[in-house]
Amino acid sequence: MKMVVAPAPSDEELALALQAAVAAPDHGNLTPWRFKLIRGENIQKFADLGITIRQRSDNPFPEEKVAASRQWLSEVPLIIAVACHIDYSNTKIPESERMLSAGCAVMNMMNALNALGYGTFWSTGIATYDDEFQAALGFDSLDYRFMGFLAVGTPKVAIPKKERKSYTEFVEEWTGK
Ligand SMILES: Cc1cc2nc3c(=O)[nH]c(=O)nc-3n(C[C@H](O)[C@H](O)[C@H](O)COP(=O)(O)O)c2cc1C
Repeated sequence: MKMVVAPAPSDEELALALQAAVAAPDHGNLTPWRFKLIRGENIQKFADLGITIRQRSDNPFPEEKVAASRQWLSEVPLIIAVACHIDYSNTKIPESERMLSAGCAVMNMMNALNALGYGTFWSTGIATYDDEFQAALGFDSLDYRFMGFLAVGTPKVAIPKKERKSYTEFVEEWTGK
């Protein structure tokens, strides 16, 4: 649910969701997930930073996309920026597994927030893949893989029921033949 508004989860609810994140499967106990909480007036700073960097890039947004992004973020009460930490001291667990683990942590957190009645939206938009943006959020690209940000809040409208593909399209029996 992209369109979320105040109220954000309480500190107690947020603590529950963040603790759920830490229960993600984690090969080698590397705890690769990292989160930055961005709230209140800092969301405006986040929007300004991301949009400024995006507009300086070789792929700037058209003006209406700038306005739409600003409008969206002006209503979001909580952003959780997410990253995977690369611990170079461990050479056994491949980066792909660390990224998967961090992704599982994010999903655990989303499930917990959704169960508490909040809406969440995982985005890699605006300036997510720009080094300067990542570094400004505290996730320099040498030590972290920035994975985007979650918008969290109360759904602005009732979450519509969405038709999903049948799982049978993605499952088959393996018999060893
Ligand atoms: C890592 C990741 C990044 C995403 N980035 C975007 C994005 O930048 N913009 C977007 O519209 N959806 C993005 N999505 C998809 C949305 O989070 C969401 O899954 C999609 O809108 C479908 O909604 P649903 O999950 O409720 O079916 C991303 C999903 C993932 C897992």
